Amino acid sequence: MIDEEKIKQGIRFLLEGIGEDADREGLLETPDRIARMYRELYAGMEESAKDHLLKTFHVDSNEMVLEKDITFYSTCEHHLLPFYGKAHIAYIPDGKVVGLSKLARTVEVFARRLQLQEQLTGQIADALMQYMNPKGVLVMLEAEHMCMTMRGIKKPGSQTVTIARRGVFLDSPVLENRFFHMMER
Ligand SMILES: Nc1nc2c(ncn2[C@@H]2O[C@H](COP(=O)(O)OP(=O)(O)OP(=O)(O)O)[C@@H](O)[C@H]2O)c(=O)[nH]1
Ligand SMILES: [Zn+2]
Repeated sequence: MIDEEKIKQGIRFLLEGIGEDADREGLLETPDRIARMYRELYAGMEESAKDHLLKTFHVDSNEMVLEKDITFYSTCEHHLLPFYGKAHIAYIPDGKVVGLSKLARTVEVFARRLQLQEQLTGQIADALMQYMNPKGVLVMLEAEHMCMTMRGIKKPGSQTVTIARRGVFLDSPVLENRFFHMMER
């Protein structure tokens, strides 16, 4: 559970740690602001993908569904810096689909936590498999990590691409190719 009081105390320490005067006028409200901001950035800590994926609609056709270019913002668990980009989700239904917005909501549930990109990709795929029961899921994330751009190795523009395949996508190059073909359209 998000504890705003703890966050406020922590931010005060952090400000002192970098040599700031936490009581100067410009910083007085900063711990409070950050506590409120963290409630938003880490809202996924208090949510479950299940809440979004249990309501389904019956379909007769089990053709691939692709929702692409879902913008997401997450935070790298190593440096607490943002990584952000696009998520692309494809799945092969098994007689039922979810509302399109629920795919983006599932991304949000897991992105709004401290993450590794590979883990985030896998968690989205696993949740879709578990709660929607499709024949297969493919999740691809493309993101820029600020810990790679504004510090350390400093390589702005570098993109990290991760993929998680589940179900029929694991052993069907044909389906995987169709995904990449649909991505280009
Ligand atoms: N696999 C993976 N690595 C990540 C992710 N986000 C950040 N990293 C990497 O985590 C690593 C942490 O490496 P460390 O050597 O422990 O920390 P560091 O000294 O800050 O590393 P540098 O970034 O190389 O300066 C770095 O190589 C980051 O690029 C991610 O989502 N996935
Ligand atoms: Zn990092």
